[in-house]
Amino acid sequence: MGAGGWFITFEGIDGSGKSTQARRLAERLPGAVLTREPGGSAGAEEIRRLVLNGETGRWSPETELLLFTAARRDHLEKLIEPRLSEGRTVICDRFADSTRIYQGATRGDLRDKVDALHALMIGREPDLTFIIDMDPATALARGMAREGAESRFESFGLELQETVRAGFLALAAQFPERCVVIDGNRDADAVAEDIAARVTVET
Ligand SMILES: Nc1ncnc2c1ncn2[C@@H]1O[C@H](COP(=O)(O)OP(=O)(O)OP(=O)(O)O)[C@@H](O)[C@H]1O
Ligand SMILES: Cc1cn([C@H]2C[C@H](O)[C@@H](COP(=O)(O)O)O2)c(=O)[nH]c1=O
Repeated sequence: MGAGGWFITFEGIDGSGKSTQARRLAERLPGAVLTREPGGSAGAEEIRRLVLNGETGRWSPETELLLFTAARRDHLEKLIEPRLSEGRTVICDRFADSTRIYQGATRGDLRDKVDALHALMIGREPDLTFIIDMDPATALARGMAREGAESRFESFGLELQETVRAGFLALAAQFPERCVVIDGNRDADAVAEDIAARVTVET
């Protein structure tokens, strides 16, 4: 470990088990800070509500990208960088890779703008990223089974889940130095053991 703490992110399609596994890893690492995006700071949580709870189609793809980036900048300033500076491990449920896939490639091709904004306003990359990969239909069914989740998941069709999955796998190949693909088609205990073993090796 270098001067700061380790920054570990979880990525993957909706319902793949990111939140479950981020929480389980945090429980194993003393002093680790568990956070999420969009959100994680008071301002970013406000933006989360604006983006995720508003009516569909309210924001253009470009405005949505700016909102996610603004939320991340606030989260980075208020929580991520200060905790890393204290030498603490920060575990984040989604980060910039989600923007690369969702804003970069699902509502037109905004990849150049995503990269430019990231370089200008964020800069930070994770030390380690777990991409929980799994069958989109199973992930969708898991998500739908969650209490209160039905209306949100109705807007995420299988086709979008397939596109996002392919995007994350391509990203893992693009950043092999920090990305580890984890098979999420297993029970949560088996996935958690796999992840914990990789953290011991990686850190
Ligand atoms: N390995 C697993 N096997 C079966 N069910 C699981 C597994 N992991 C998580 N779940 C359940 O699936 C649902 C989605 O899990 P979770 O919230 O962790 O996924 P997520 O990737 O964070 O979803 P989202 O991106 O939509 O927030 C939850 O009800 C959770 O309890
Ligand atoms: C960080 C981030 C997230 N999203 C999308 C992906 C999901 O559909 C929601 C977040 O929901 P979760 O239950 O908290 O996983 O937001 C996005 O489009 N772009 C991003 O940068």
